Amino acid sequence: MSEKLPTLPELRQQIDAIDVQIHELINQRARCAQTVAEVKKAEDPTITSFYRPEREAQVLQMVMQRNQGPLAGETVAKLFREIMSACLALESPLKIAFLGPNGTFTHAAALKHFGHAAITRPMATIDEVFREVEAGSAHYGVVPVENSSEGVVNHTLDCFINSGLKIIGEVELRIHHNLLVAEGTQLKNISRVYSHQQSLAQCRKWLDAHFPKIERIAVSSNAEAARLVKGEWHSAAIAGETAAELYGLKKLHENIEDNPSNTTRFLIIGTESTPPSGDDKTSIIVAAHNEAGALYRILEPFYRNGLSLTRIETRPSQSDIWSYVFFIDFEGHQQQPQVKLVLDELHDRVRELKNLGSYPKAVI
Ligand SMILES: O=C(O)C(=O)C[C@]1(C(=O)O)C=C[C@@H](O)C=C1
Repeated sequence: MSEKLPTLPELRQQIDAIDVQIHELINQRARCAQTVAEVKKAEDPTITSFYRPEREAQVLQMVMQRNQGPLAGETVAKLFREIMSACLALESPLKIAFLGPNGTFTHAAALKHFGHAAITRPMATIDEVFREVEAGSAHYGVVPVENSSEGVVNHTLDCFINSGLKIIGEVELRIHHNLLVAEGTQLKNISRVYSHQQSLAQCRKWLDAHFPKIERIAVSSNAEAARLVKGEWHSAAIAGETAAELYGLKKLHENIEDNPSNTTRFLIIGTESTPPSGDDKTSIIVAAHNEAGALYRILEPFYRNGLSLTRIETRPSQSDIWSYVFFIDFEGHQQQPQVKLVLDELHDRVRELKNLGSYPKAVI
């Protein structure tokens, strides 16, 4: 005989009792964070940011490790992400500049990394994001750096060549596109679709198969596409979840991208160095000597000291014609002995070395 299931009112009573406990514990945690702020202020009366990227990464790593389900580790980590964001806002809210406008994937990346309690401000260009942080008008900035199908965002790399800012974190975002329309728009009336040209390209096969005849119009961003269709009953936009929410649009089709593993990586930029979290990366820029074997001499110390490279990019140096700089990301933190050793050796082997900082690997 099967066991009798509890009734719906009984289950809801259980849920109410559990919610009371969760609620009390969240506020207990928030009071703790308030005291943390007092301790930090006592240690440094001039403190402007209470954010601790390495500690947040550790909290999220612990959540993922101890999770037993039925909720997925990433789902629970996202809940803790928001709890920490709210706790930090009690200490002092963070101001975050990102490559706008509101509703872009960079906006989604900023919210994924800092949670919804952060104050996010859209900037018109990547340079402006750097300038806001350099001027102290924003605590941190968020900029795109590479996409799994489109490649590197050259402008972001070039900004690092001339800036004194550090990389303090990274975010990875699966890029999911949706076909969005305003409330009341009917499928049969759609005659045009707006999106950023990259997104139109990323959904080309899907559009060819489902809407071969509608006009495809490239605009400055997906968020701009979403804004436009808000007032047009014969148009659709291709954009992400954040833009759909922002402009109150209806999703006619979800996940219409041709490559479902399409991912963009974003960098968090700031002014301070980040202590080790236990699972970190370091990014450097090196200008090689113009001689045979120059790249080999740069890479050899990494191999000898067992440090894995996660990325290497070449960009024209902005000072000399026909000379190049390498952007190198590798595993490890600059406070680790092998990393220090490799950085010391590299100094003697290259024309210039700029350390962009060590930061926790993306956890969620
Ligand atoms: O541990 C700290 O330093 C805190 O300020 C607490 C806390 C948290 O809520 O866990 C909040 C903000 C920081 O960015 C890191 C962690």
